[in-house]
Amino acid sequence: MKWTERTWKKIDNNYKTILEMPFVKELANGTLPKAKFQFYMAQDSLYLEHFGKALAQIAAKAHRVEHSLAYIRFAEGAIVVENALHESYFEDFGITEKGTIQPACHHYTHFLKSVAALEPVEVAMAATLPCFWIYKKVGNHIYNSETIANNPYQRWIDTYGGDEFAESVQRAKDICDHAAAHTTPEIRNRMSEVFIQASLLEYHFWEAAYHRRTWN
Ligand SMILES: Cc1ncc(CO)c(N)n1
Repeated sequence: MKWTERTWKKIDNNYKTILEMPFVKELANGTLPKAKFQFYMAQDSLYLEHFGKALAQIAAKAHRVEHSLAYIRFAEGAIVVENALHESYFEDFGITEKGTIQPACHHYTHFLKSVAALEPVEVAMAATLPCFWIYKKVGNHIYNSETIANNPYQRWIDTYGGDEFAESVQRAKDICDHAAAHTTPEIRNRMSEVFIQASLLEYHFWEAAYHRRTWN
């Protein structure tokens, strides 16, 4: 069994919990209060900047040139493409500035950056995989279950439920499987550990947005 398949089983419960979160349910049915979405968008925009840098660090450290190229593209995708969605939402929802980074976002981004800086590249690839994979699964879930017209959050749903993002996610999964197959059991175990940690941080990112949690 592939590393990705084996490791997903360890986070499947957490993923199912994410699907039941009020943030996700209300995003899907369009009832999510605007203030919660504004908080999420501003924090997520900050998240994507740091995520892009972690991806660029992985690109620099990858053992194979085609993997470097893939992570260079992921980094560009996070900073340019995904952030374009945020900028359009900034305009539509009257968000004037990103503000300061709040605890859940700070925790998650600094986790990703420290893993990318200090640990083997295979581990860093695994730590960034839930960002791709959970968003894809949540995006697909909403996209397929959705029935309401004129959802104010439709562009978010289309971005993560769409085919372009699906290609990146598949590529990231394939690279992680390749990395897991070509490394030591110790590093492979550490890959699973950070994958699980990142999936928990995905949960906390939405939880913090729903409650608009700040430092004080
Ligand atoms: C917190 C978070 N995780 C993953 C993604 C998808 O890249 C995102 N935009 N934000």
